[in-house]
Amino acid sequence: MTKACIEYFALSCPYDMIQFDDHSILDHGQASPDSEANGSSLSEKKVTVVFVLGECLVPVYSLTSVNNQSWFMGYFLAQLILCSMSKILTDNIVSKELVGELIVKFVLLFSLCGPGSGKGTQCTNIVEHFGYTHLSAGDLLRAEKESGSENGTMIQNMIKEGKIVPSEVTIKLLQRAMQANNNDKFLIDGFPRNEENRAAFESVTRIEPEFVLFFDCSEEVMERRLLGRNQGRADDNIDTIRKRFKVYMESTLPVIEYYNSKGKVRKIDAEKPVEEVFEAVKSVFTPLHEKVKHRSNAPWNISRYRDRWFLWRIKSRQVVYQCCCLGVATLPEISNQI
Ligand SMILES: Nc1ncnc2c1ncn2[C@@H]1O[C@H](COP(=O)(O)OP(=O)(O)OP(=O)(O)O)[C@@H](O)[C@H]1O
Ligand SMILES: Nc1ccn([C@H]2C[C@H](O)[C@@H](COP(=O)(O)O)O2)c(=O)n1
Repeated sequence: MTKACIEYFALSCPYDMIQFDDHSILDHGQASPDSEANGSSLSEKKVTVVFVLGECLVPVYSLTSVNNQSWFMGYFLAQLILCSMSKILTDNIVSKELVGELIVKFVLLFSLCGPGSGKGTQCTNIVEHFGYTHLSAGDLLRAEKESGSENGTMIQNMIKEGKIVPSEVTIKLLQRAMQANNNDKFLIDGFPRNEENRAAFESVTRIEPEFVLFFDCSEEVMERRLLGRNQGRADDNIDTIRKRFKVYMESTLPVIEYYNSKGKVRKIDAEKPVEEVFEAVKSVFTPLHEKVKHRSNAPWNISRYRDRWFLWRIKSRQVVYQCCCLGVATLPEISNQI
């Protein structure tokens, strides 16, 4: 007798890992044939490990004659594959296919404020207090320039002119840094600096920030702080500072307005002393921190894929990782397996 069971195990992976060929992109219906129609019995279940590619499934591993513990077997297999692939995966940048999971997995915040408003200073405090990984787009670009990369000269010139480096360069650096880090909470500072940055990041990663910090500070105060910073930065001179302010007003403010229209901006008076600014920052972060703690306690996530239920679990903190089950199971059956 055949009874409905879970046949398919899905494993998400970065888009770049997928090798497309004629038969690699399967329609879900093809990928998950009805077991009764196949005449297969429980003892001959076929377990297929697939990549989830948006709406498509790409089989990467398939095994027949799994015993009636097929669910657990497939689960186990997927784990093994994950382990063996983890090296390759971690060498790859975060990319499109982190997508759905990332929206749930990562807490992403942007800090979008004027040059010298104190965002770097506050980000350091946020890291210490709330355990975020701070990624400064400006720092990443400066490090890239120092590394002797082929983009070094272009980055140097753009920074010197107070201009914004093309998104593909900055996003790649951000992706690499996120990928290399085990944390699932990122605070990205100085990004997106313009509409191009924002649109490109969202289209590549499909991640939206939980909220956007905006440190409100007058140009006069920002200018004074930048001129007094004394860190030997090539752009801390009055000419470049003025250019940066101009770019900020013309290109970054519209991005802040965009997020504001989505209710995501958290505005903080940044003209106060560092400690007072941080008190205001804390009051913004604390509720989110509580929410995230609660979220990460949930062992399983059950979702609906087309007309089927599947469940998945965040397993590793590096890429995407958890297998989920797709197939002929109904929700109560899946629930019984948990
Ligand atoms: N609330 C504050 N009050 C007084 N000085 C501050 C305050 N916050 C930061 N500073 C000082 O102002 C200078 C600029 O701060 P910081 O580097 O954090 O700015 P930033 O917004 O990250 O600048 P950039 O965009 O150029 O990287 C630093 O010397 C810092 O010590
Ligand atoms: N998304 C970004 C962020 C930074 N840059 C360049 C241009 C900035 O003037 C410079 C310094 O950045 P900061 O340290 O002030 O955040 O880096 C960019 O082109 N794109």
